[in-house]
Amino acid sequence: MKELEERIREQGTVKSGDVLKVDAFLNHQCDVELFDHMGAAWAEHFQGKTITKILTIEASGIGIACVAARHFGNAPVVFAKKAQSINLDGDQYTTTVYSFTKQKEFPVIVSKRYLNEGDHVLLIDDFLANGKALRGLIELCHKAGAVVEGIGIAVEKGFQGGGDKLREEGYDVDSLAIVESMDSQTGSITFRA
Ligand SMILES: O=P(O)(O)OC[C@H]1O[C@H](OP(=O)(O)OP(=O)(O)O)[C@H](O)[C@@H]1O
Ligand SMILES: O=c1[nH]c(=O)c2nc[nH]c2[nH]1
Repeated sequence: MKELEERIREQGTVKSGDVLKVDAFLNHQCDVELFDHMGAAWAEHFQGKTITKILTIEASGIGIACVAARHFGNAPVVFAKKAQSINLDGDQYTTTVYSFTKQKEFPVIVSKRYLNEGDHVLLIDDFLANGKALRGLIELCHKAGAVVEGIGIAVEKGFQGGGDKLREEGYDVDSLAIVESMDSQTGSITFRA
């Protein structure tokens, strides 16, 4: 998606440790019009698939998933929580995920009320790096007996390999910008053609 690539070139910065900082528009300050265009692009890609639910993971996926849902018939958006809470009651599907930016393991929890057998799920997230977050969400879907229909990602860091492994396994991964390489010394960013 050219618009997203241009924003990354204009406002993204490359940090050491394979971190791309895009918090001016994607995951701190949020450009809702851009999110809307991203939702439209996923709707076009996943056209013809029945999506009964959108599943994401807190925190950064939530806003993007909610705006994208407007392009999927207002499908309910469920976000997996990364901490137990007195607000989480009843039976839960749980797993653990290593967080790329926080560099520690988190529980990943969805109430059994909100993910069901028979659900056709679109997974949405802001970033795909090693694929840990998506693996966690896929595991929760399998536990629930839900079908993963596709995966919509804003920015994939292709050089970290998580996305290509999922594609090899047959998942339909639609990443709107795939960074093939980036350099924190020069600030250069190359996108997959
Ligand atoms: O493919 P992976 O290696 O799993 O990396 C991608 C994940 O990393 C980030 O989550 P993180 O927990 O770092 O930050 P967040 O709380 O801002 O979403 C991002 O939001 C993705 O969920
Ligand atoms: O803001 C972010 N930048 C990144 O490079 C990244 N990788 C995973 N999650 C990420 N979030």
